[in-house]
This record gives sequence, structure tokens and C-alpha cells, in this order.
Amino acid sequence: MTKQLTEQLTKSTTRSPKQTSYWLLRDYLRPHWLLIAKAFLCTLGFIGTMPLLAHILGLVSEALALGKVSEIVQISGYTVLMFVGRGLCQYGQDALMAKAALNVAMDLRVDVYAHLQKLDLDYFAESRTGDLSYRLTEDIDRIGEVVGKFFHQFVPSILQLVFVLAYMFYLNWVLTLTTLLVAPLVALLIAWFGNRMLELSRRSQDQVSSLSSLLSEVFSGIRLIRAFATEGYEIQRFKAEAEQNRRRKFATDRIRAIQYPFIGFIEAFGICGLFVLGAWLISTGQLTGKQFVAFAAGVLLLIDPIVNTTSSYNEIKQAEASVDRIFEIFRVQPTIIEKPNAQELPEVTGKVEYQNVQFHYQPDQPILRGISFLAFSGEVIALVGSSGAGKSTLMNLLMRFYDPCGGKILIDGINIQDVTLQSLRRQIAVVPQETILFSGTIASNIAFGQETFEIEAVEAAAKIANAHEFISQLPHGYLTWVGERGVNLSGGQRQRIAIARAVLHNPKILILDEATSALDAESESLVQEALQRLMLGRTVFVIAHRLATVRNSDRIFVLEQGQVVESGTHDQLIQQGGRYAQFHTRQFQ
Ligand SMILES: Nc1ncnc2c1ncn2[C@@H]1O[C@H](COP(=O)(O)OP(=O)(O)OP(=O)(O)O)[C@@H](O)[C@H]1O
Repeated sequence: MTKQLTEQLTKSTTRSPKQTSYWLLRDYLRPHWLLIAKAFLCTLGFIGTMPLLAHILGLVSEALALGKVSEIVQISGYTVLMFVGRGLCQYGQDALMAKAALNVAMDLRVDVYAHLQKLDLDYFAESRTGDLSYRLTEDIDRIGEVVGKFFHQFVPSILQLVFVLAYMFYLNWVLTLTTLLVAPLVALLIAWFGNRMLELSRRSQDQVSSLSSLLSEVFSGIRLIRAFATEGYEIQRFKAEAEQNRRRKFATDRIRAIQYPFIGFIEAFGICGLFVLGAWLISTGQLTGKQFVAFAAGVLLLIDPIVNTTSSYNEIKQAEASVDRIFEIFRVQPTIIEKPNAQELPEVTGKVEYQNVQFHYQPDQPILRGISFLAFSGEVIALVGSSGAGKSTLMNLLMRFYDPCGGKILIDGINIQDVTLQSLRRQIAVVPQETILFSGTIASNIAFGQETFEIEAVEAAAKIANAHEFISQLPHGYLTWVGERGVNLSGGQRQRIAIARAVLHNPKILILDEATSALDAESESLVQEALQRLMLGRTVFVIAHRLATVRNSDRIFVLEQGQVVESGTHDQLIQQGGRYAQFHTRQFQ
């Protein structure tokens, strides 16, 4: 990412301590301002009818008292017309604002998702997936709702208050001022409840995230739980989290429950006072009965906006926690980034060179200590060594999941840090220990990441990967659904799909990460055969614990504590009688 872009991002994801977190949403509201403005015009039209309604009630009360039927009919005609206009405005504000709010939520969701795709793998190791899913779904939905509420309920309610109050002032300022004495008290209470609600809501949302993380952990590890018979323990753990969740939610609900009667009581108190004062003003001739009815209607018209302001203010405060949680993600920046002038890596022959590569995850714990080697194009290199020696790390650096802390890695003589990440990774394929299948058809899983593909090419790849036969026997062949809620495939079948994926990807460099270690003997031979075909004409790195699988490699590197301590062919290393020979004896005895 360029420095400029980073600065831009930083600018729009920070705010001064005094600003509300909603300030961060301005870039997302801006593109939809026209829609919001149109909705707002409708809102003004809708609210404009409120004082009109109070006025009409005043007129009706007078005409009724005098029994003027024709006047009542005329007023009714105008009232119907006004309601038609009011209905149209209401539809306009609801529909347009909903559209704008959903657009904002959609833009935000896509941006967060795209940002997550750029983040380092470490971020995903540290963050819990349930928490991330919660942020991308619930938190963003809540932001969308609250954006809608702000323009569609909060602002209109405030405007309605202003309009109706202005009309009431026009009718009788003494009465209005007296009514208004109650208002600051209500405002203070609303603010206090709002802040308390925000605090409780933050805690409650964090708790829901943690519950959802626990669920995703448990469901993905359900086999392990069954195997270790730890269901009872898991239920207790879940109960404890669920109890926390209940408590925190209840704390928020209780505050809300206290708030309404409190404010309602103050309102009722004010209305009673109003009647007494109104009666006195009429008795002293300062107010007519018609004016008092219109005024009382005005007061009734104030109740709705006050309630709406209170409830939407609370929701707005609660959702501020969601805005914080979303922008917290934006503030995380990737460390594996492309240089501003990064070039595309041209089609390579597959020559890979490590020059004095050093690496650590934690500063005081070196993992790779000056690794240097040259792998020729088409060579098969096996990486062996005890667990934790750094084999996977060595390969992670080749794909730039991490960058070396010292030294450099070259492919065909080009430093991999000088090229774009996509062009580098496109030339490398990995067949991992366990294959992940995404929701979709078998064909789309093989053509992984390609929006359009030719089924013939997919079939050809599957044939090379020894997968065509079993795929053809599935109910819908290549169009059979796999992944979540799809057909279940065995480990060997999944591995062969991974191999077909790599064949279709057609990389010059291939990494086999313990690709056959989880398989039984029968599926292993089918997978081995497929791997042999896949390896032809490519530079291959084989990470293996089982030495039987690396015997035919061109060279074997033995890694110990982040260094290559031996290298050579199988026969050479056995003859040498060093670490490899020791491993070998241990495994085959
Ligand atoms: N993301 C990480 N953060 C911190 N330490 C890590 C991380 N990944 C690996 N390590 C540590 O780095 C060391 C080397 O790990 P690596 O996975 O490269 O070894 P390996 O030789 O592939 O081991 P294995 O054969 O068990 O897979 C280990 O001590 C491991 O605990």
C-alpha cells in the first residue's frame, strides 16, 4: 500500500476525543447524500403537517361547539387531502432512507471485508473468527439501522419538536414556557440514560462476540470434543458464557425499563400542570377555549417525538460501540505490503534462492538463522527436521506470508519483495496437509478463485489428480455441492481435489506440506501417484515428517534450530551417518 493511501486510511479512521465515533462514518454517508437529502425533504413535508393537525383540531372543536356542519365537511375535505400528502411524504422518507442506510451498511461491509483480506495472517491467528464474523454481520447491521434511525427518526423528531413548539409559542408563550420548564429535566435524563446505555451496550456486545467465538471454535472442533468426551466440560463453559451474556443484556434492558416510566412520570406531571394553568388563563380571559384545544393537541403531538428522540438516542448511543468495533479493524494495517513501484513477476522458470535468510516471530527467539541455498528449476527439495525446526516458516517466507528479518529470497534472480503479491503467489501452489473445501460445486472448488472457467479444463486437471473417477460417481458429478451443507468427502478425495486445484493453477513452484500424512495406505498411493504427475516440470518443496515420502527427492535439507545442518540425496545422507541417518534409523527400526 502506498504511503499516501495509508495516510488517507489513517485520516478517515481516527477522530478527536471530543468527536463521536459517528464522525468516522462521514466518508460512507457522503456518496449517498442525494438520497438522504430527498428522504429529508419528504421528512420535512411529513413534519410540516403536525402543527397543521393541531390547528385543524382547534378549528374542529370550535365548529363542533357551534354545530357548523358545512364547515366541518369542508375541514374534513382538507384533512383528507392533508393525510394523502402526509402518507406520500411518509412513504418517501421511509423508503428512501432505508435505501440510503442499507447502501451505507453494504459499502462498509464490503470495505471491512476487503481490508481484512489484506491483513497479515498473524491478525487472524490472534483474532477469533467468531468475533470477526459478528463484527461483519451484527455490528454492521446495527450501524445500518442506526443510520436509518438517525435521519428517519431522530432528526425528524427533533424537527417535529421545533415545529410544534414554534406553533405553541405562537398560540400562547406563557403556557409554552411553562411547558418547557420540564424539557431541560427530560433532556438531562435522556443524556444520562444514553451514556449509561452506551457503556452497558459496549460490554454486552463484546460478550456476544466472545460467545459467538466460542461457538465457532466448538463447532469446528466438534470431532475432538467427541473424541475426548469433553461434552460436559464444554456445556459448562458454554453455560458460563451464556450466563455472562444474560447478565449483561439484562443490565441494558433494566436501564431501558427504568427510563421510560421515569420520563413518562415527568411528562404526566407537566400535562397536569398545564391543564391547571390553561384553566386559569381561560378564566382570566387571556386564552380562548379553541386556542387551548389547539395547544393541548400540540402538547399531545410533542409526546411522540419526545419518546422517539429518547429511544433513538439510546439506540444511537448503543450502536456507537459497533462503529468503534468496525473502525478498530480499519486501524489495523498490514505489514506485508507491496512497494509503490512493485512490478509483476514475469513467468518464471522456478529457480529459488535463499540468501542468508533470518527470521523471528518474537524478537528474542530466532526461528531461521541465516539460511542460504539455491533450488534449481525443476528440482525436488525435501525439507526434513524435527517439529518446530522452521520448515513451514521457511515456506511461508517464500509466499510472503511473512518477510525475512534479514537476507533475501529471489525467484529467477528477482527479489520477491520487489514484485506484486498477486503475481508472486500466482506462481506458487500449495497442497496442504488438510484441504479446505469452500461452499460451492466440486468444479468451482477445483477452479478455485476463477470466476469463469472451462469445465473441460477442470476435468482434465481432475484426471491428472486421480479425482475424475470418484467425482463422476457423485450424484451430480462436477456440479455436486461440497463444503458446508455439502457432500462429505474422505481425506484422500479432498487431497486429490487439492491436487487438481494445483494442476489447474499450473504454478512453476509447488509446496507439498505434509500432503499425505493424514491418509491411509490406500488413498495415499492414489494421492502419491497424482502428486508425481503434478510435480513434473516444477520446482517442488516437500515438507515431510515421514522419510519414506522424501526418498526420491533430488536433494534433502535437514533443518535444525533454524539452520540447514545437512543436505544431499538420500543415499549421500545415509552414508554421511549424521542427523538424517539418525532420523532414518529411528523411523524404520
Ligand atoms: N505465527 C507464529 N507466531 C509465533 N511463533 C510461531 C508462529 N508460527 C510458528 N511459530 C514457531 O516457530 C517455530 C517454527 O515453526 P514451524 O511451523 O516453521 O516449524 P516446522 O518445522 O514446520 O514444525 P512442524 O513440523 O511441527 O510443522 C516453532 O517454534 C513455532 O512454535
